[in-house]
Amino acid sequence: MPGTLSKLLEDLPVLNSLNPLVEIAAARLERWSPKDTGIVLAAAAAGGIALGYYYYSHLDPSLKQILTGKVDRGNVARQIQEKGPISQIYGISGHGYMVKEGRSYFFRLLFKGSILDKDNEEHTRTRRLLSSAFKSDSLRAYLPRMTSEIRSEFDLWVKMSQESGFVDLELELKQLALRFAFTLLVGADFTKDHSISTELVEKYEALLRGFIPWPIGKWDARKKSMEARQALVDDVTEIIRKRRKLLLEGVKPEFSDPLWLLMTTKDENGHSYTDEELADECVVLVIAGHETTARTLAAWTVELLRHPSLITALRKEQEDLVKSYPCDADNNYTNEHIKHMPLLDATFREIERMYGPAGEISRVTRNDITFVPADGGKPTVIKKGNRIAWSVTATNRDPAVYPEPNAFNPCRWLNSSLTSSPTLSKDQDSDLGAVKVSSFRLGTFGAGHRVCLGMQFARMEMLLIGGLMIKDYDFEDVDPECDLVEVGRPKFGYKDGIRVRFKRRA
Ligand code: HEM
Repeated sequence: MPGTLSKLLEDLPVLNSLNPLVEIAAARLERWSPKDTGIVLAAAAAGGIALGYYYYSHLDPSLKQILTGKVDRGNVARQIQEKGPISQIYGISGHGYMVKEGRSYFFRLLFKGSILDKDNEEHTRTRRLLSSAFKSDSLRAYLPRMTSEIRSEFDLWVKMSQESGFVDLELELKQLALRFAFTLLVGADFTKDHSISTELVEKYEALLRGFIPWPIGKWDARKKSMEARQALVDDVTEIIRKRRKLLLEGVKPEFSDPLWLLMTTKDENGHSYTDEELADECVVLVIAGHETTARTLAAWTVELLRHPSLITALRKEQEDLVKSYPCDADNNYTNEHIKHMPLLDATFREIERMYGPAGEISRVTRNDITFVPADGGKPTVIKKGNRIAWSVTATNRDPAVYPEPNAFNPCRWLNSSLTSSPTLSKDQDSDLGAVKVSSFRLGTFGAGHRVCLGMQFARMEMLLIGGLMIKDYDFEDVDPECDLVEVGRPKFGYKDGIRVRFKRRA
């Protein structure tokens, strides 16, 4: 037995340095006496460490991900593809279908009264009402406001970078997306009433803390989250009331934004939102659009830092663009510019494909569904009312659609074979974006009748931020050795942020 033990331990590389201890322990075990207890225990502990290491290095990659906190989307996609189109959730890779009825209680409360809490005709009606603010004509009108917000934030980044030697783009892009959402969707004005806007943001952050609470104190965090949500909705209701008063006084809005539009939109029966309903909806729009956009932009920055030659190509595209299309009177981009950035657009598509913020999307089945696998395997019955999780990660990295799915290759979007069928739902008429692919093949924004309502808004926002950043600013990694790996703990994102020197181009 001692011989077998030392042979097993010899095979484990980590124990090479402990071998002398093992040898002594093995020898002593053959001539056992109570005074050898210490050395045997030490050897047993060393053996335990070795076995732990051995199992760790042969561990299921998904479990390893959980232990290290690192995100490995390529592995998640491969696992799901190997398991087949439908597989049950076992809690580790978290994909396939799971048996759980309806939406969680917390989410129902959080999204109460909004589009996310509605089904069937009620959902269709709300969606029709909301979509008026996200059609291409409406989007075009938001460009001046968006540009002015971006420029103020970029100026701040240059200043911060001069003062501290760097700026953390992960943090700042989150701030920028937040500023966008608060300015355009809930009517905050950071340039005029900064402290009120900051107060709104603080309430929103308290609301978010209930989303992924620690198991201890979970209910308290959720209660506080709900209170913050109500406080935020009350504030937004007040903003809407003030705006209505201005409208009655005949004051024209300085900029167009979705909130102004939704205040006056009516459905086909002449119904419009009450102020409270609209406030509820707008807070949900902020939740749906803020983190998602910020995370996509952060992943975009990381890939650009990894591919400096891409920055050069994108810069050339922007320079050619301003030669071909004149800017507006304030030297800002117009809709024509946004429509003619194929490489930048392709770069964002590739980021969306590889790093979509939602790993899976859920639906509840309306009927029992019998799924028969194409390979003739055993049919699976999914009961009516079960929640199904569709894996966006696996869809977006399906090698049958995307050769070399784990390689970052924006040029695949310049290839006409991916332009097969439209990605827009009926209520989205935007002409943004050069490339179209079926949303069931690129699941980042969902698909079908619940496809992301803010998709074109988000894409315009990202193209505008990306275009202006590339055209007018230089940004370089402060620490080129840092490998910028995505982590899922203690936050979703990059462990040390994305630190860059940010300056205006000469
Ligand atoms: C990169 C940014 C974004 C991503 C990746 C994203 C992704 C998604 C996804 C995956 C869904 C679920 C779709 C489904 O169930 O099929 C969704 C729904 C939704 N998103 Fe987005 N989103 C983004 C930005 C935005 C923005 C900026 C807004 C609002 C201004 C927004 C508003 C919505 C709304 C209202 C829904 C619910 C639609 C419905 O239930 O009918 N999203 N989004």
